Amino acid sequence: MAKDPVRVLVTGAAGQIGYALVPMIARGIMLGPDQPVILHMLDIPPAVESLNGVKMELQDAAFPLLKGIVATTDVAEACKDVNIAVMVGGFPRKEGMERKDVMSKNVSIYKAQASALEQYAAKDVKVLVVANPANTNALILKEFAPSIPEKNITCLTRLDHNRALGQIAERLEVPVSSVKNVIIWGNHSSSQYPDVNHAVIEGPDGEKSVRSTVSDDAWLNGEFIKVVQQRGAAIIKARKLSSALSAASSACDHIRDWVLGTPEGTFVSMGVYSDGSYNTPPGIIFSYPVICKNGDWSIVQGLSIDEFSREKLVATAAELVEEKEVAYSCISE
Ligand SMILES: NC(=O)C1=CN([C@@H]2O[C@H](COP(=O)(O)OP(=O)(O)OC[C@H]3O[C@@H](n4cnc5c(N)ncnc54)[C@H](O)[C@@H]3O)[C@@H](O)[C@H]2O)C=CC1
Ligand SMILES: O=C([O-])CC(=O)C(=O)O
Repeated sequence: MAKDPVRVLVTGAAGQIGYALVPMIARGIMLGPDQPVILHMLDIPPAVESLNGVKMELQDAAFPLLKGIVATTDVAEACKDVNIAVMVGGFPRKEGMERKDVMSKNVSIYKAQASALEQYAAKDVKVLVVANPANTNALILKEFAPSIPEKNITCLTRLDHNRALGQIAERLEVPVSSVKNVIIWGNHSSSQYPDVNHAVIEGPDGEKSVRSTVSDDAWLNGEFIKVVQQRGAAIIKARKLSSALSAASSACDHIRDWVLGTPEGTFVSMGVYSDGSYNTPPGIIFSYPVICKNGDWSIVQGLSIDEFSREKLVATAAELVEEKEVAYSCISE
């Protein structure tokens, strides 16, 4: 029997990530090749013509799984009954700006959209915040949508995770699909800590540790970390626009794994509401290693954290605590 359609909201749908993301959703890349979808696309009035153009193109592409399109500038209409919400809308970082610079512009957007989701979305809506500062926008959304379970509000660090997999694969000249269990800890910012201490490469003779196979601690503790932390800025420098196709693809990976589960023995990185695991401060949205099963994520527990890693975790957590304070000061202004 055919499945009922799932309603997926994409905010900022007329923007560059939106333009890459909506066809992926309509093709079944996010929720599977047998899952019909109804796309809800929200943008703001200055983008309405462009949004309608995206709607026309979706019709023209004749996606078999796409059972309906809602394209609107009305937040309530956009949020109505949605099961998945991918929050991409916002003000993007420009060359030379830190993610913090875009904070005040985005905090007010996320406060308003939290209320709309709370009022109009399905009660068990799963929310993924992509727009920067992603962790703190997700925190604001959580605070202003108290009836949405806090486990249902997450932010995207899967792009950083995938970037780390890509760097290791390139260095070892192995397919990226054979590398797994890297971890992005903390903030989706240049303070994030890409950790390979538990990462492995799958080969014909079983799993091998990434650290011992790379066998170059100076690179793993230096250049590798820096490249992953700075990859967003490098893309902006190269394209004069921030990452879009990789962000869209990683957003699909995030939701797909959350809804359909992570493969046995594999963990991925997600920004989730901190419960104090690994001695990180509670009350912030922090990226952890997680596994997903039956539509729920759980933080992988019991991984060893060496002194080098501990310092990096403390630093990225401190940045998030500070961002939280700045965000709250923007709200009260
Ligand atoms: N977490 C991550 O890994 C990544 C996050 N990003 C972030 O994603 C966001 C989107 O990036 P792009 O698509 O490149 O930007 P963009 O500027 O091309 O698109 C943003 C869209 O959001 C719309 N928008 C603005 N305010 C809105 C509101 N209140 N409600 C609905 N829509 C609204 C704009 O009109 C625009 O169409 C940015 O914040 C960017 O920094 C980008 C790459 C990776
Ligand atoms: O760096 C940016 O502003 C865009 C982004 O979040 C990324 O590419 O990771």
